[in-house]
Amino acid sequence: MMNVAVIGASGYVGAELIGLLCQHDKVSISHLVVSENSTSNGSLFSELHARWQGICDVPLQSFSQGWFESAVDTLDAVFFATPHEFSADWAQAFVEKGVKVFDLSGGFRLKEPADYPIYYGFEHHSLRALAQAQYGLAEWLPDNFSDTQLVAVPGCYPTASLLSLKPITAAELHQEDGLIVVNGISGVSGAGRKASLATNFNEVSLKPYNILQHRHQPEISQEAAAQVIFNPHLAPYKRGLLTTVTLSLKSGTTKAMVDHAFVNAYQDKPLVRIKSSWPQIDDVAHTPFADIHWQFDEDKQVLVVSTAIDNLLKGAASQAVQCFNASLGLPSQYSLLPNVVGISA
Ligand SMILES: NC(=O)C1=CN([C@@H]2O[C@H](COP(=O)(O)OP(=O)(O)OC[C@H]3O[C@@H](n4cnc5c(N)ncnc54)[C@H](OP(=O)(O)O)[C@@H]3O)[C@@H](O)[C@H]2O)C=CC1
Ligand SMILES: CC(=O)N[C@@H](CCC(=O)OP(=O)(O)O)C(=O)O
Repeated sequence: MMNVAVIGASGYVGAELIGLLCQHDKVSISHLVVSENSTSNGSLFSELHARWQGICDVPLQSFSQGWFESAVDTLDAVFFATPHEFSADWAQAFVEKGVKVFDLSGGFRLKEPADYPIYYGFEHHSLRALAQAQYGLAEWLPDNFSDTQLVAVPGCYPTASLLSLKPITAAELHQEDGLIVVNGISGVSGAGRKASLATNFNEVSLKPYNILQHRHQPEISQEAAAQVIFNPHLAPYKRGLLTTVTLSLKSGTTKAMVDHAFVNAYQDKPLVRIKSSWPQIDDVAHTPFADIHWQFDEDKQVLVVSTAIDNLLKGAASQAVQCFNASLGLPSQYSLLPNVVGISA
């Protein structure tokens, strides 16, 4: 049994994660933590997130140096569902005490420290931890993943974008220096629980934002090993995210080569579903699945790939559980899927 804490328990991602950890039989949740001055301190988790009443009626504690000192020796793993800078400041302290860290923020996703002031607005001071952080795109983990002490769980848009792109870039089918355009659309839960005018329901209309400067552009480029242009869009619905990637492939690439790249990548990955038609958000919202479909124009050598996910699950919480499972040597989908029913002959 792993004793775990979740920091950021009052937020949207933290709530989904706690819901999933409650149904994981290798996990004992020992602390649910909010910010030092949180108005939620002392409330029951289920008072804030009523879906979990009767499932997780645990009181929330506030984070402090004192809490860290009293709790750290009792923990095997800690999940950060907190602002990026908080994770960047605190993850290293847990790692140095031998606690595995799963960071769902962007605090450790970019490898280059100089990118943090540019894309995140702060200087990174945990350089030892940053150097050892392992990116956790669950279907593309390296063989030595279980050795890592600090997992940078990918961003929501990068998860969908990279699931589309990596089969192609890993097989080196893309045209080098060709334009790769990623269009993404997210529901409003992508912006978190805290109220703001920009995410007020009456204000949200489908529109692009942060064009050419979104922090996910360097993350997608880094992990795809190819420069992309990323165009995020905010849309007036709650949950789910869809990316559509357009790129040119090397001349001579055939449809069979493209199909093989995707099937080879995902045929043994139960949480990525290869679809026979374009994916849609309603099929993945509230699930840990990524649905993917592509079309290749052999004459023009142009490929379009679309992936739909739930931003709070495959884009955050359920992918963190996949990484946790992998770090324990469990199947990626452990505790995330009900019994799978097939048609027997
Ligand atoms: N929303 C999404 O779709 C996705 C979000 N993420 C990332 O996950 C993280 C959480 O996002 P989300 O749940 O949406 O955000 P929310 O705003 O909904 O929740 C943020 C949580 O962090 C806590 N918190 C805020 N400041 C501090 C602090 N200084 N110290 C400790 N805890 C703090 C809040 O506690 P309180 O307010 O009670 O003080 C709250 O529990 C972010 O890094 C985000 O980028 C990743 C992928 C997808
Ligand atoms: C709709 C919306 O605002 N989405 C957020 C992305 C989701 C998120 O919280 O970011 P990470 O995945 O990097 O953690 C944004 O564009 O900043």
